[in-house]
Parts: sequence; structure tokens; C-alpha cells
Amino acid sequence: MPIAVPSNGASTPKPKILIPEKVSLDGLALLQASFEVHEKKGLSAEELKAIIPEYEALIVRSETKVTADLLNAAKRLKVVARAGVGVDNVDVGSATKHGIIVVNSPVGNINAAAEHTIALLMAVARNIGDASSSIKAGKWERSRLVGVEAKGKTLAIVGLGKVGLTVARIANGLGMSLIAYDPYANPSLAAAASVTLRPALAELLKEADFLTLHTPLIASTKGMIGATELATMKNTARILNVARGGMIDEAALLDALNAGTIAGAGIDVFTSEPPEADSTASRLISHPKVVATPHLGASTVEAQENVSIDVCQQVIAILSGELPRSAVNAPIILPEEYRTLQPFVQLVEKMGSLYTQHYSPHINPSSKSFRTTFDLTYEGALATLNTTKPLFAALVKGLLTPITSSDGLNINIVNAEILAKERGILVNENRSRENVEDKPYSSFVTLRARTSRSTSQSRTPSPELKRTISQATIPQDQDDQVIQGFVSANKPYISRLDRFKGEFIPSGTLIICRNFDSCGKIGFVGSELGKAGVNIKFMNVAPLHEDEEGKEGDTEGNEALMILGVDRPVGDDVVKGLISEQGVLEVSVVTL
Ligand SMILES: NC(=O)C1=CN([C@@H]2O[C@H](COP(=O)(O)OP(=O)(O)OC[C@H]3O[C@@H](n4cnc5c(N)ncnc54)[C@H](O)[C@@H]3O)[C@@H](O)[C@H]2O)C=CC1
Ligand SMILES: O=C(O)C(=O)COP(=O)(O)O
Repeated sequence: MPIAVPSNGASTPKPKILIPEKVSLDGLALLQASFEVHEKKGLSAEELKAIIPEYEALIVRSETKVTADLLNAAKRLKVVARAGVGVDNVDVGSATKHGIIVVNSPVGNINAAAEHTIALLMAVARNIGDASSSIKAGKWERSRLVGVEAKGKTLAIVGLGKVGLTVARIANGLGMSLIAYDPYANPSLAAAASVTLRPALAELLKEADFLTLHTPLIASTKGMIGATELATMKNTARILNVARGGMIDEAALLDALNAGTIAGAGIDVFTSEPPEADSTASRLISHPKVVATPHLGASTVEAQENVSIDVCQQVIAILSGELPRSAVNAPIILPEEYRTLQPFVQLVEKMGSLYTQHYSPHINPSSKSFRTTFDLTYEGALATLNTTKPLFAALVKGLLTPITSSDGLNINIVNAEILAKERGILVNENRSRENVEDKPYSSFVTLRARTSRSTSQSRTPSPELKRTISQATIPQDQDDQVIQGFVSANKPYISRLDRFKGEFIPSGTLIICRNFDSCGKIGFVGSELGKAGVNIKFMNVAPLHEDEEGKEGDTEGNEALMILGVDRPVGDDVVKGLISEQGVLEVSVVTL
């Protein structure tokens, strides 16, 4: 849910942002006005863990390991921003569970990575590394350092995404013949870049004069080029890796280079960075047939400017309660749609909270004794939006917040689905474009809870929910509870609560009384509250919905709800005093 940036009054501390790596000042300058920005390089994992509880945002590149352990220690963190593409150094699953948004900069350094790949291709083809060391050592070795041309050679690309396609376009200009393996590639983009797709990696490897890797480091790409794969390649083939170290088996590549079954390699990334002395990676780096760079793919002035501005803008958006444009673990929502959804997010959260507080102790949304299915129906203009995920998240937040300790869960669109699943909360979202013509507002939301007992044992009220006191019995199997609401002038209204219709603003402390719709009830409740020193700010009477009037069982005639907004929390003794022979049947106190 939105995160408010505290107003910058003298006494309100600015939210803190931690930057433990070198990130371009172009973006950081945008943060200075509203946030406290701490650049702290060279922190150990322990030092980082010790200070992370203070921070609301963490901006990293590839060096900082954002582990589950670090995220568990973070108390206020709302966003981890990766100033670059790869998020393999961030435990995204753990961030998601904590409701922490992970963002990256998916395009800012693409060109830099592609150009670096081409630089390594040329350097490997023309022995630039070896030749440079040789001449600096005072040698003049023209015949030993004869290279090969790129023109006419086959460049085999694994991973035809943003970097892969950019490499293809540049290599096309060099006169190379292009093939690629990527099971998820867009065939028309491939064709437009003159790339022929191969259905299997094995086929691609056999044909490659140059092999270049451009996939993310994920389970299916880890170790994808090992001894078996290298053995199928031409002796004259050269390998480039500007993606991630773990994708090539470094020991197998070193063996192949030593055996002369692979002609050379250009490597920017390593399994462990920086590589340890005397490791396989360090032997690869010093190999004469290898041109190596220290993870420089994204290290251009232009790329660093781009990614820094990109992620800093997203951090500002998130800490200001808006959605980022490149969230790795949250849905992308168009700004226009987000603006439309905002007041309904508030409404649906209130509906969820009202549900949990008003119907407890009968029903706890995450109770094991009852199985409750929530139908959330959007009517009218809301039904036409592409995504309603913020509304789903708002419902889960509303349902769970009243029964969760305040320092407990940070519930938002990032983790709402996981939390709902963990707690067995089932929500069906429905869209209906019907029935709005006869209603005064363009969008309505209806929450219908269908509860059935999942065990025969009767349930004791959950201790967190004992604020509701009632003469009523636990609802019978299959009873439905209905809460309906709408938004007017950006304010949420509840327009129906179960069998009763009546408009009230779900805000502050509300006393909801169910009583027989007969004379004297208002006076009785008013005088009881007066005796207790409770001031009534507003009062609404919600009669029975027309479908319900005069139903069987209403022995004293119809019932009504009385909703009173009061100026202070109301004790159980006052509530008990209201339930009486005077015809007040049930009372609940909710804080919204
Ligand atoms: N060395 C450096 O400084 C830099 C490295 N990178 C790395 O480059 C890599 C690619 O980046 P982008 O092109 O932006 O990503 P992308 O997401 O646009 O493209 C990745 C492509 O890999 C494909 N792919 C996924 N699994 C595959 C598999 N098992 N086999 C074949 N293809 C597979 C996907 O379908 C996708 O088309 C990332 O690992 C990123 O971290 C990016 C920028 C700078
Ligand atoms: O963007 C990427 O994926 C990169 O690998 C760039 O890493 P860096 O930000 O230079 O540490």
C-alpha cells in the first residue's frame, strides 16, 4: 500500500536511503531534497546488517548481496533498487514475502553491455590483450599474433533479449551471420535483426565461430556451458560472457583453452567477484587466450547516468506512495489507472477491516474452523480497468491488519497474494458492467463473504478480536455477509452492511447497533452513551434493504442498524450496557 513521505516539518526526520556502492550522482541529486542519503562503501555483510534497520530504501549494483538474512533484519525497508539489470544478487523471494518492492533499470545499460560484448569479440578475434601486454613488455611479435576477422563468421547468441538483440544489430553491421537460441524469443524481433533462431542449444553450439551469452543467471542457465557443451564446439570457436559468471563452468573452459579445443574467450563476469587469488577464475584471467575485464559491461558514463536516474526516480515514487515503472516483484500499473484506483484502494481496505472487526468474534478471516470465501465484485467503470491487484491487496490488508500486531506485517501489492495463500484466505474477483445505470455512482464495490464451517467443533473467539460483543449466535453454515461501498468526491462510503442499506463514512470509531426498528432506540442509546461520557459525532440509521423487509423471523417487526460515530474508544462495559431488553440486539465497535 502507499507509503507516505513524511512532511518535511522541522521535527519530522527524512526517510533514509542507503547506497553501499558507487552509483552515479545524477540520480542521487534527485533524492537529496526529500531524503537523507547515506553513501557508505565497503561495508561488510555484518556491518550492513547492523545498520539496515534504519533505512527505507537500499540502492545497490552487483556487488551487494541482498540476502534473506539482510532483509529479515530490515525493519523499515520499502524498496531495494538495483541500479542495473541483473537481480541475481537480490533474494527477490524473500523481499516479496516482506512486502519490499524490488526495482531495477532494465534498459539503462543495455547499449553499454552490448558494446562491451562487441569490444571483447574484437579484442579476442585480434588478440588485443595478448598483443598489448607483449608490446608493453618491449616485444614485437607480429607473426604470433595473427587474428581472425568477424566478417563472414557465425555469431551464436544464447538469450535474444534486450542485450542479445542489441549485440545482434551491431554484429549484423560487421557482416556476421547471426543465429540464436532462446526458447522465449520473439520471432519477429529476431527476423527483423536478421537472426535465425535455432530450436536447441546443441545445434547452435556446433555452428558457432563466436558464442555469446545474454541470459539472466537463473536455474536453467546456471552451468549451461560445461565440458560436454564445449566438446561439441569448433576448435576455432571463441566464447564471450558479459552476462553472469555462473553460466559457464570456469574449470571446463580453462581445460578447453589449455587443450586448444576452444580458441579464446572474452570474459567480463565471474562466478565469484572479485575472483579469489589462485582460483580457477584467476587462472582463466591470466590465460593468454583470454581477454578479461572486471565486470565493466555497464561501466560507461552514459549507462551509469541512465540507471542512476531511473532507479532514483523509482525510489522517490515508491516512498511517495506511487508505483514504480520497473518493479521486478510487483504488477506494472499505468499511472492513469493507478490514479483511478487510489480512492477505491482506501474503500476496499476499510471494507476488509470492517468485515474483520464487525463480524468477529464469529468469523476470523484466517480461521481454521471456518472456511470463508470472499467475492469482491467491481461494478461500473472499475470493471473496465486492466488490473485490480491493488484492490485485492487492499482487501487482504484490511482483513488482516485488525488481527495483526502493528509492528508485524507490511501488507501490500507485493506480498498480498502470498499472505492470503499462507492464511487460507480465498478471494474471487468479479467484474460486472451491469446494474450501474440505476445507481447514483459510476463504480461500486461489493464484498460478499461466504462462510461455511470446516470442522464441527465450535470456535472460541480469537483473543485479538474480542472487542465485538453480541447476543447473536455464530452465523450458520452458508450465511453470507455483504458490505457494499462506493466513492464520492474521493471519499469512501459504505452503502450496505448485510441486510441493511444506509450510507456512512467508514472512518474513526463507529458503534454499530442492530435493533428492532421501533420508537425509543435512538434515545436509549444516546442516553447510555451520554452517561458514559461518550460524545456522538454523527448518527445514521440503516433500514432493511428492500429485498429483506418483513421477512419471517422478525418477530417484533423489521430490524435496522444504527451507526454512531463517536469521539473516543468505547469500553466493553458501555457496549454491554447497550445490549438490553430495550431492543438493541447486537453491538459491535469498529475502528476504521
Ligand atoms: N556485464 C554487465 O555489466 C551486464 C550484464 N548484464 C546481464 O545481461 C543479461 C541479459 O540482460 P537483458 O538482455 O537485459 O535481459 P533480457 O531479460 O532482456 O533477456 C534475457 C533473454 O534470455 C532468455 N532466456 C531466459 N532463459 C533462457 C534459457 N534457459 N536459454 C536461452 N535463453 C534464455 C530470455 O527469453 C530473454 O530473451 C542479464 O544477466 C544481465 O544481468 C546486463 C547489463 C550489464
Ligand atoms: O546490470 C547488470 O546486470 C550488470 O551486471 C551491471 O552490474 P554493475 O551495476 O556494473 O555492478
